[in-house]
Amino acid sequence: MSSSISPLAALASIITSGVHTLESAYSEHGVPFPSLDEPYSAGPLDNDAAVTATTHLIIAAAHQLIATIRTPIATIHDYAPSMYMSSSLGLITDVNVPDALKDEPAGLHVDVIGAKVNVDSGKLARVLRYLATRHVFREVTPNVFANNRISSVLIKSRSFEQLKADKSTKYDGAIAAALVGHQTDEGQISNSFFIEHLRDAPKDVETPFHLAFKTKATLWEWYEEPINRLRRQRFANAMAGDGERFPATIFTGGFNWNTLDAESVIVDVGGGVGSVTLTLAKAFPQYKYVVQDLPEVIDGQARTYWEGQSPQSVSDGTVTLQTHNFFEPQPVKDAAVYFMRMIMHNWPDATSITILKHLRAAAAPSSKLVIFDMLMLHACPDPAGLPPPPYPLLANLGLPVGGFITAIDLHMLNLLNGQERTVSQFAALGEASGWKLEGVKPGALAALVFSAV
Ligand SMILES: C[S@@+](CC[C@H](N)C(=O)[O-])C[C@H]1O[C@@H](n2cnc3c(N)ncnc32)[C@H](O)[C@@H]1O
Repeated sequence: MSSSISPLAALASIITSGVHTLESAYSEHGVPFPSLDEPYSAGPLDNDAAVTATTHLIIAAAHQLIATIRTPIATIHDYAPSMYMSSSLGLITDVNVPDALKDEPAGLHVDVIGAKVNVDSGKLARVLRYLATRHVFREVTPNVFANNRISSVLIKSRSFEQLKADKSTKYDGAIAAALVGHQTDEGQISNSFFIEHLRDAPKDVETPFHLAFKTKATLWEWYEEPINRLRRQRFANAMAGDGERFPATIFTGGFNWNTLDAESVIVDVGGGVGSVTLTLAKAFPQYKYVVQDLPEVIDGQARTYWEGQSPQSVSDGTVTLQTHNFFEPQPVKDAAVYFMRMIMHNWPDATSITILKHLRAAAAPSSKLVIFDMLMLHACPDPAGLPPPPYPLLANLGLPVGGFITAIDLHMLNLLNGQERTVSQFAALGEASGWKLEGVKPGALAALVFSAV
């Protein structure tokens, strides 16, 4: 697409008009736009679809503007050492720095922080300054650091003293911290074998993770090993957090649940702790739900999760927690709906087809399959992609949309030999396993609805 307006002016204009739209939306709600300097607190427009769309345009334009005006070598100098962002976030999360600063709005001197978290204060100052320079934490006065809007989301749910006393429950209810822990521990360790794996690894070594941890087990089998219990718990907490990060409407509106008969059975296959089921069971309490996962997940975090969130759903039989390996025949026959959130992207095509065939074999002719997953989007114009964005933005909206999808795609490659897929790739998985793609509801996670054929 071409335009008489220069790319720089077009990008600046997207930013200016977007900022105007945001300020108007906040002023209509009588609240100021949240300050980067203040800890995060939930606001009325956090999940507002129009605000999110405007925010995406501004971020895409701002990022493209930086890429346009910055010298190429400066951009390379920024991107190439980005592993220090992972390391820095990993360290401060692991040693509980945001928690140490939780009740310190004026900040603490790094000597005090270092003593509290048991890290050399001279080195910690450099890590915190790296982060503060990238808007995570605030350097209030030289060497005095405070939480800001971004660092504060890494505060865990236990007090600093409890976190130090008992590491086994460190990540319970700590959504963002658990995600950082997963990505910067098993993710980053595997990533150090990423180049070697893609370039040199024998074909029977499935992923960089397998090279890094010298294992033949899948990530899930590895998590089941007793030595990885804390990592498995952390991962489950991160996924439970995803249930809260993605708006409930993705799940409640992704399929026309109201068309089902009362008491229909809905199966959450590979459901983790069952956070999507919790959302659905709150919205549609007339149905029966089964959350299935591997034994350690069901008998561990899933039971604890439901005891905390909605014990009566389990005691009155609305929700059943069931151990099931989805590579074995599906025990719940003729369910109204089998659904999976962020399962298909964990597996390569052949394995995904096996999972889907087990569901098809258990399904009734009327059963539906609903897959909630991200859709891969090309960076170039694509009739199957997003509606064309304003000139001169990338067709997948760059950083805020395509950036997230492509990062998770590489994370899948790194740990699982999985991948994010386009709509036609999902349709092909369905065709190979007896499911016909009937409809796609796009969104932060798409809902792909299949019927049995
Ligand atoms: C990315 S998580 C998604 C969890 C859940 N669907 C959600 O969105 O919160 C993948 C889940 O698949 C489960 N899983 C892996 N292999 C499995 C298997 N063979 N059978 C059943 N569940 C499995 C894992 O334990 C994990 O909970």
